[in-house]
Amino acid sequence: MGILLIKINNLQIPTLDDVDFVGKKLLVRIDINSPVDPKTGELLDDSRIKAYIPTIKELLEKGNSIVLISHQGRPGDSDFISLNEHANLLNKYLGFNVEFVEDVMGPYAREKIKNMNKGEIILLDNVRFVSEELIEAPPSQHAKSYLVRRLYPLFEGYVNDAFAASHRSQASLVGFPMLLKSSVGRVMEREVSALAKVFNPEDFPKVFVLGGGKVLDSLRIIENLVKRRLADRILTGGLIAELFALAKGLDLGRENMQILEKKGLISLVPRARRILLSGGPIEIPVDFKVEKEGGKIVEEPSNKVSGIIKDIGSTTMEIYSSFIKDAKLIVMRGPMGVIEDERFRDGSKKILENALESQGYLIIGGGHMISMLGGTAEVNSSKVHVSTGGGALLLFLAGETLPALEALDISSKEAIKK
Ligand SMILES: Nc1ncnc2c1ncn2[C@@H]1O[C@H](COP(=O)(O)OP(=O)(O)OP(=O)(O)O)[C@@H](O)[C@H]1O
Ligand SMILES: O=C(O)[C@H](O)COP(=O)(O)O
Repeated sequence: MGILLIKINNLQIPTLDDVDFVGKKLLVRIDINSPVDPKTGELLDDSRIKAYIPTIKELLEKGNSIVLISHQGRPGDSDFISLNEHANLLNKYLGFNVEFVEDVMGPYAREKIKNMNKGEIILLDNVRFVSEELIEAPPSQHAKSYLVRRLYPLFEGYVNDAFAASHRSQASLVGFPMLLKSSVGRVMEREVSALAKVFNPEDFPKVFVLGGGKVLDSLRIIENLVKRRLADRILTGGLIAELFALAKGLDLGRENMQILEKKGLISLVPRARRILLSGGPIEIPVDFKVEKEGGKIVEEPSNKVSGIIKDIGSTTMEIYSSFIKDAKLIVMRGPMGVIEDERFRDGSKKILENALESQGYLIIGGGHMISMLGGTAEVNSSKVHVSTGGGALLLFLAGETLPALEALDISSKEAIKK
């Protein structure tokens, strides 16, 4: 045991082949955070849920009983929901009963966990219902949190398979490995080894297509890419494009300014400007598809925007597609527009189609863009890596050490004490 270790940035992390997780009660951190339709509350994509079936089956076949723990959304957002629907989908794909426990660390959840029999599986509710989970803190601090102290004594081991959340230093990701024997699961192992194989910093040109709504994360990612000169071009869409348009001095009109203000994004303009001044190869849309008062949809040039920005315009689609066509490596995360609305899917659809047709290798991440693939069955896996990660994927590619992986490294070195 302890022979096969995956090395990431000089971290040594045990896989399931290195630990004796047989007939044990295990806590398994997965990331089944999925895009949610803001109108109906339904899940728009279940690829993250499907991705965990092999890890779960393997652990159950080894006679373990397992408790799954995951987050979904962030407080205040429309996708901050319970994991009830996720449990139904896990049931469907596993073909047997996953018990959904509508609690995270209270007496009900702990009693359920204590009384589990071998081969049983439980999904706890959204771990972000516990406010401590949202604190970004070092592993040693999270090891002392209520969440970790209440749950860890019930388990004999911890598996972290949440690659997509590994850029967060949150309790369920970094606290448990300090107290329990730990390993990565198969999803994390597959991601890390596949990305190491396909991401060659020497490939040229490398085009990153970054959109979506997590602007602060995207900014951090772009800062890293620019600092390490990893990107030849960064094509922006979504809210991150609006931020860079402002940083370039464009007037996006009163309504978009109000939206950005409400999301607290205006204060990020100086950071975006610094990236531009340092020579960051950032491209912004030359036109946008906007929704005008009364619901009329038109395309407007970026320097004459008056409606609410909802997608990139058709000239931008053409320009971005030509960059993508010539790329050797394309990394794509976050949609170009508000794809939940059928009328604003064209930008993301066109960019994705072009990336799939290009000769370059495509790495695609983030729940929303993946939902546009419509099932990965037809994707040519020798040319495309579909990642379960979004922000984590990009930070990993940009060479950042991810806290959850670091915690597993510390855990393996301290294993002797456990
Ligand atoms: N111009 C825009 N204005 C407002 N919202 C936008 C705009 N463009 C995209 N979005 C929103 O961005 C959201 C997706 O962004 P997000 O950053 O969550 O992407 P993601 O790749 O799914 O991320 P992850 O999987 O890492 O959570 C969608 O809900 C979409 O409506
Ligand atoms: O979708 C993601 O990128 C992960 O699930 C992490 O979610 P977060 O950005 O809300 O921490």
